Amino acid sequence: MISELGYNIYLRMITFWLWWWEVDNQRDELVRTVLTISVPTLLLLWYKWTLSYSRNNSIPLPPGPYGLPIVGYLPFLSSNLHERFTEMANRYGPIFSVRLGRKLHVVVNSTELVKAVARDQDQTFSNRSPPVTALTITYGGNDIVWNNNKTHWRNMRKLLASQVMSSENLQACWSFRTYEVRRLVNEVYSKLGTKININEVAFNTEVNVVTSMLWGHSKSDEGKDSSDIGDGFREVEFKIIELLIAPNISDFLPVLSCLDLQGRQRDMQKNLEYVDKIFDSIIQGRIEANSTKIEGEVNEDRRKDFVQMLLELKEQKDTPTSFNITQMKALLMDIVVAATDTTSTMVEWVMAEILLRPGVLRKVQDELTEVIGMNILQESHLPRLTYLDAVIKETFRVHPPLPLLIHRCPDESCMVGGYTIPKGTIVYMNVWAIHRDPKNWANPLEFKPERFLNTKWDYNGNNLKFLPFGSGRRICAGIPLGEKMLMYILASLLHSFEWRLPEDEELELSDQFGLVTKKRKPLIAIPSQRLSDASLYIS
Ligand code: HEM
Repeated sequence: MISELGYNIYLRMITFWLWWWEVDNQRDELVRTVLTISVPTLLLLWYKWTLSYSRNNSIPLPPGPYGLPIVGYLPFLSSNLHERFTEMANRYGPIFSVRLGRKLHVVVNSTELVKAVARDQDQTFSNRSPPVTALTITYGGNDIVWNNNKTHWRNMRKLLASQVMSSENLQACWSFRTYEVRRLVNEVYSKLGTKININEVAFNTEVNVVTSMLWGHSKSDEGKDSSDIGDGFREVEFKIIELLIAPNISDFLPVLSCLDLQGRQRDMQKNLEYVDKIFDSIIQGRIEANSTKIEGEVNEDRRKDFVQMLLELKEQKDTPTSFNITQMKALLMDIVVAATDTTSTMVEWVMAEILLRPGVLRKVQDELTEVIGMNILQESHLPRLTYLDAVIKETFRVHPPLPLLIHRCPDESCMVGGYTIPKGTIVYMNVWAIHRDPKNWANPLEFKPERFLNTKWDYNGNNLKFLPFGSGRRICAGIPLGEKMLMYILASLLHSFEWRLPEDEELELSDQFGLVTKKRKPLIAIPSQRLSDASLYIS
């Protein structure tokens, strides 16, 4: 291990050395000049900072590895950060610190320490420290996920909870979900016997449901759904999520951020422009349509979509929730991005776990047959699918899609587990480690849905052994929709079709760390008809 590490450092130094002397273009020339000036300066600052920090703080920082000057521990981290952090917790203890560039990062790995952060000092830890790319894609952090202005954040969360996620609104939107899930069944039926990318079909369904809730679902004159935002969107969203987590020198050494040395900010800006065009056309189209309606007509709509509701709210004077069009777009961005990749990733993980285990598949299908018979699945069946629910929860336990949640950042220095956490530290809660800790779960590496059958478990983050949606005031703001759609899509795929793996594919369950941690190899499966009555597929 140590020799491998040494070899890696050696290789990196050689590559850097060669590059340093063989620079042959203007851009690299510039980087070399910048580094020549900034490295000694930063070294000096780092030395002074370390000296003054140890003088001023008698309570130590959490233990952790030493790193190199300037870059800290960055060169020694592997790409699967959740696994690396869990290994480090085994070595340094349940709380450890690691300096990455200029920034101190602290990782907490036990339920007791998560309680100290997300419960006992939830208010102190309620900030985020957004990466540069997050600020770019959210119009400067004007959204919910990355916002640190407590008043704006609270108002936006309230809006989302009361207008989109309320049980009343979710009930009113049932027809959107039914329409899209039926569309999914039709589409898969039209491809019987061929290879299907499970993530892709689940993503398209979720994005259509969410966008119909946001800006309506009426067939346009050209016969196209107004909710369709184009085939390219999935690709763009994947790029957005990849860039949000990609290591960026601008984050680790903020003094260099204006140079955007790796071009990450520029790449994110391109994605923003793509999505912004869509949002602009929807919002401007709606403003124009509203202006041609006679007064009162809009207000008589039985159920307003979110865009309409926001536009009306924006016009109201004397309301505590004031916002502009940019903030409105940031909110739409949050909802679309937060809702889709998470849900489709989980559909893929659950299907993979089930297809790997014929015993689990049989029990899921028996339950589906008992509850639904050989009829069309309705949303009202979902609460009775208790075994499928347990399978989903067990999958969330072993594959939490956000294994380190979204980092928090204290707005003042504080103490956790007997150590100092300075203001501005980036704090991760390692859910992946907690979900696999033998202190919390018997035989944690065994896939056993039964553990969720007889005890009451929910996603509200109250039981800190199980927190796939987070905990505390920054807990996921979309749990009711996420939970519902996950069940609905999975139940439909498993009730309507038998699935087998292509002969040339071997199913394995390795993951690839990201803001949303996916299956390393996409799940491809082949459907066949399960219900004898073919008319059930084309309604
Ligand atoms: C399976 C589906 C989903 C999963 C696994 C998931 C998971 C998460 C997690 C782990 C967080 C971070 C929590 C923390 O930092 O403590 C989060 C935040 C968030 N999620 Fe979700 N989510 C899902 C679906 C949704 C949906 C459907 C929406 C909205 C329509 C949504 C909106 C948000 C928002 C706005 C935040 C930021 C909350 C804040 O910072 O205050 N999510 N989600």
